[in-house]
Amino acid sequence: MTELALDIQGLDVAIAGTPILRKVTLQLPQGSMAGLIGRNGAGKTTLMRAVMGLLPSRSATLACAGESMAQLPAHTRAEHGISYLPEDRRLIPSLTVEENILLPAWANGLGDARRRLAWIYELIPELLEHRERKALQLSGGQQKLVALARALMPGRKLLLLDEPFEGVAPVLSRRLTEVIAKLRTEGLTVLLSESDDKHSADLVDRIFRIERGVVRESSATH
Ligand SMILES: Nc1ncnc2c1ncn2[C@@H]1O[C@H](COP(=O)(O)OP(=O)(O)OP(=O)(O)O)[C@@H](O)[C@H]1O
Repeated sequence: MTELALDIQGLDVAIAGTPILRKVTLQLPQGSMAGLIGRNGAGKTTLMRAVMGLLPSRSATLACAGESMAQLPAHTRAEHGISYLPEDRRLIPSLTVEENILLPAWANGLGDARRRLAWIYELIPELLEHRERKALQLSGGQQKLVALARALMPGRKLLLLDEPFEGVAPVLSRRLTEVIAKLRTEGLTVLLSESDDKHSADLVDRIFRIERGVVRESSATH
């Protein structure tokens, strides 16, 4: 049996006493690409933040690549190859593109940052042209690519992409789709959220629908 890159069983999250996620079960085999589809407020961000340990949660199982994450503090999860691209880009505007990409490596003391950076530039060559520019000088879509590159620095196994296409112009959306599709051939497991299937339909091999904090798997897209 293929090892699960992500194994969530019976996950509950409540914020200020209000249940937001209810008994979520979601399993991703290694190398799969899945969509998490639901309207605004359905709980997509909350689910990703709970996996990253950024919110208190309760679960029967919360494991990545066979290792339980439930007790691990958020800042150590990156060391386990899990990474999260938040919906807002949160780049540091005064740092260069390259410095932004390297930031998680500095923060987590990743020893192979230069090798990883070379791999990222191979994957997204246009970033090499912009490497010395300040993040703030790029367009919103270009910044999204930088934020994805930054997530790829620690994201060796599992990437959680929160609405990566939101607010991105069509040309850059197509480019983003190409880059995300390539990640799969690199063996990464990806969960990406979207409010509908517009961009994810062509990318994913399984779809999870989320509605008012309840997740169910729907049939495969292809
Ligand atoms: N800090 C918070 N305090 C109170 N309620 C919250 C908080 N964070 C999220 N919620 C509520 O949890 C629910 C899920 O929010 P979440 O951000 O996960 O949804 P989403 O599917 O990612 O939608 P969006 O695309 O709008 O971000 C919403 O009803 C939201 O109001």
